Amino acid sequence: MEVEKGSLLVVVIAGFVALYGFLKRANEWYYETRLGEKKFSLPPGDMGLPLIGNMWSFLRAFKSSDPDSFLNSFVKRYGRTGIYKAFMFGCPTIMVTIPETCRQVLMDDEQFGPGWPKSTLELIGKKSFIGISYEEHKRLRKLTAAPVNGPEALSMYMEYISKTVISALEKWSDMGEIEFLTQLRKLTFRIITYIFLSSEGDPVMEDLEREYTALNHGVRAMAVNVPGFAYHKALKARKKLVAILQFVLDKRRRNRESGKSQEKKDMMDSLMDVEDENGRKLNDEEIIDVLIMYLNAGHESSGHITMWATVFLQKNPEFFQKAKAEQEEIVKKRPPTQKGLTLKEYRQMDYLSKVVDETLRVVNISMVVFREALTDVKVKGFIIPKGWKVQVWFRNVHMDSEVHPNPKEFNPSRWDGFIPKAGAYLPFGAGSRLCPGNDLAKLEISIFLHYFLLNYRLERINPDCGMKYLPHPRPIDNCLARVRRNSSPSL
Ligand code: HEM
Repeated sequence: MEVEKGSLLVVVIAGFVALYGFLKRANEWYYETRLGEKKFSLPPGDMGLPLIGNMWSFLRAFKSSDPDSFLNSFVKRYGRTGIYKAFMFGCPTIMVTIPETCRQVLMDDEQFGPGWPKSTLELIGKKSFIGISYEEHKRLRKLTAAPVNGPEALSMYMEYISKTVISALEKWSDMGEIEFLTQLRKLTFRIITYIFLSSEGDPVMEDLEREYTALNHGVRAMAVNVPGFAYHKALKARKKLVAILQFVLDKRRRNRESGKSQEKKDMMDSLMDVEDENGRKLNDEEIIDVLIMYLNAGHESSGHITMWATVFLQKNPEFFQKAKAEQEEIVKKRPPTQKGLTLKEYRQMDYLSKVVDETLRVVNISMVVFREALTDVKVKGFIIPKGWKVQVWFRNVHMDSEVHPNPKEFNPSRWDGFIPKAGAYLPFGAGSRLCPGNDLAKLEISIFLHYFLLNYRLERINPDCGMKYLPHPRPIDNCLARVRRNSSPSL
């Protein structure tokens, strides 16, 4: 009897092992056999279990204290090929992870188009830049990028940004304990809505900002539309955002019809006016999706990076003093008649610029971007099959010790005389989808740090608190802190 029980157990265990082995190979059999001979040229990798693919290990790593363990496990198993096959967000996927392979994908618009997961596309909008055709993207990008970039646009916004930063810092220093990150996100949101929806009042801005927090939590989540899941909450937030922007759009149309003119033209007006070569204007859905995308992209990342740069400086007194001395020097050289910062002074912030570059590298706020192969493409001798998704892992490039020695260390001086080779530094991406807000973002972050360094310091309540890496790296407590005004401010 005992022997029979023992053999049954062995059979059950063997059955489970065989079933697991079968399931482990199922994705590969299903997706690779359709490729015929080409399957032998796929890069190395593993496609996980059916349906969930590698999502379980991805989420496990990004919910632990070591998010890089996800890609490191590929490097350990298959070597540093810089290109691996996987199965992510419900699709067969190729991940590119080193400068050479990332750059090739980013620079080739003929063979790679956008390939964002369903959750991102539904939430940011099918008519936003990640859902429209190549030509439409080119046209709308030209129209919308100019007003946010270039010296003329930047110097126009400097005064508003400075004024907003000065009053926010004053207010926070009177507020006691604050969630520093939450307040910074509100600040950067105020700045981006000023640029895009200048004439709308505070209540509209506050309504919009509240919904964006929920939207963002769903953007990198699995598209599970069931109550309780991040994606479900985010879809609801998107509906509210659309309703608010539709309300603003309708109001503007009514005002135009009744001859009331806007005080100042902003991005919403430009999008309402633009026509293509056949005289077609954008419809409401198109205008709203472009705005939802810009308002989202334009505040989340800048808010987070500003927080991290402040935290890193405060944690490293030597860097703090060096950055502060540079700002004091700039103020000292200023003619007495000049009020406030100028673009020329901003360009003299050599050390601060390194602080921002280093923060962008270490934090990896935009850790990965998504593409799709439009044809079969050869990358580093391997094939990326037509229709497969491609993930470009910036985070891995920035955290690779062969590219940036001692990558986890925050050290602005690593940028002294260092010009990264092509593809080795990609905080804003590259190619035709390079972030159009890169200069604006660096400017806002630097203006904040200028006033902060001169007059304030940050005291975190839980300096050792844990981290969350999704959707973006942040302290669990949203950086609970006090902003203290110095007793002898430099300005
Ligand atoms: C620290 C701040 C920021 C970081 C790290 C960042 C990062 C990025 C990255 C990596 C991309 C490339 C996406 C891709 O290749 O698919 C991107 C695209 C984009 N960013 Fe930013 N961004 C920042 C700030 C901003 C700001 C302030 C704006 C608004 C003015 C903005 C608007 C956009 C838009 C509209 C795109 C899509 C571009 C396209 O597809 O053509 N970003 N950003």
